Order: sequence, then C-alpha cells, then structure tokens
Amino acid sequence: MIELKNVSKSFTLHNQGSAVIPVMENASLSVKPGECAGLVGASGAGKSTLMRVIYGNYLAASGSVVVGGLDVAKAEPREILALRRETLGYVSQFLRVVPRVPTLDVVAEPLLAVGTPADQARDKAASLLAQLNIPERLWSLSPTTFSGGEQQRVNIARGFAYEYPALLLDEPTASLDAQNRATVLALIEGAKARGAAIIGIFHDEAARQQVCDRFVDVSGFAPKAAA
Ligand SMILES: Nc1ncnc2c1ncn2[C@@H]1O[C@H](COP(=O)(O)OP(=O)(O)OP(=O)(O)O)[C@@H](O)[C@H]1O
Repeated sequence: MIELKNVSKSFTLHNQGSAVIPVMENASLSVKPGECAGLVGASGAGKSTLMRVIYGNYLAASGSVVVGGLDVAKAEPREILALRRETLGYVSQFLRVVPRVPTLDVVAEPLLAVGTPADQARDKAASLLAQLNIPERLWSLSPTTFSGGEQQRVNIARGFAYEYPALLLDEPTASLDAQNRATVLALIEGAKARGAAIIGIFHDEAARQQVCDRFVDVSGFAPKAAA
C-alpha cells in the first residue's frame, strides 16, 4: 500500500548561501494493508521529513514513493490532491482549519469531500467527537479557540472520519490524558483491523508497543557522509 524505494531528500537553504543539507539517502520501506510501522530514531533523524515526503509536502530528490499505486515523487498536484482525498490521511500534531467553520463540519469535511451524504457525514463526525470527549456545546463553534488538547482531539476525529486505506500519524497520542489516549489507540487498532496501512511517529513507548507491528529506524537512512 505504501512503498518507498531508494528515496533521497536534501534541503537547500536559499537564505544561507544555498547550502545543501542532505537528510536521507536510499530510504526504502514497505507497509502492507493492516500493518502499522513505527518510525523511530533520534530527534532530527528525519522522521517528520519522511512523512512529509510520503504526503507530498516535500519532493523527493530521487527514488519512488508509491502510495495506493501513485508515485507521489512524480505525480501532478491534482493527482496528489485526489490521493489525499481518497487514499492517504495525515494526522499531524496541529490542527489547521479555516476560521469560523464549526467543529462538526471540520470533522465531517473529509467525508463530504468523497461524496458521503451530509447527514451521514455529520452523524459520523458527532460520534467521533463524542468518543473523544469533545463536549457537544462546542461542536457548533470553530475549534480555533479550543485548548491544545481539544484541538488535537478534533484533528484526530477529522483524520479518522473517512476510512482512508493509508494513514500517516504524527504523535497522535501526545499530550492526551489516559482515557483519550486509550480511545485513540483503539481507533488506530480499528483502522488496522479494517485493512489500513499506517505509518506512525510515537514518542509514547507504551503506545507504539501496543499498535506498531514493527519499527523502522530512520537513522539508517542518514546520508553516508553525514552518518
Ligand atoms: N524545511 C526544512 N528546511 C531545512 N532543513 C530541514 C527542514 N525540515 C527538516 N529539516 C532538517 O532535517 C533534519 C530532520 O528533521 P525532522 O524534523 O524530519 O526530524 P525528526 O526525526 O522528525 O525529529 P523530531 O523527533 O525532533 O521531531 C533536521 O536536521 C532538520 O533540521
């Protein structure tokens, strides 16, 4: 479902004399449906960068990044948008939303985008918000003023509303209390059970032991000269 072959990535710092910083070389990785791979490696090793390459935010310098049959490293922007709508979800650490859109609609939006009838989309959104303990009085408000933890839970509800065949999870349990953390881990296990291929970054050791089938140490992808 997610297959990376010989992916390299470097950053060019245009404001610093165009210095080129190689971050990874020959990164290869394959995640099957129903499997969760945890990215590990020291801070700065390139875990988030690898996720952004898979999501198409960063362009790989070489290699292939195939998700659901599409090579993200060579795809047109409209193909990447379709991939993000239909195949690949991304739960980042921070919620980015259009101001003034009510929370219920923020969560229902990925379902509406794939043509789910509005009442079904809103029912699913309501059920996820309730599971994640977002009080109903907040559902009609924009989440922009919510607390950090509430925003994170809205973000997770949005990421799990539509059943993406592939999911990228960046610290989905960070700063959650025990009850919400357990709910998120159950959502991840449910996604695996229905066949989603998942790549996650979990600093929470117990969480990653619970949901990951294996670990990929991104330090192994460090460029040889910098290793
Ligand atoms: N947009 C960017 N421009 C330049 N350098 C970048 C950029 N993004 C990441 N880097 C560099 O790439 C390296 C990998 O960063 P990355 O954020 O992927 O690490 P990480 O393993 O996710 O770290 P952490 O666990 O601390 O979040 C770092 O040295 C970082 O400085």
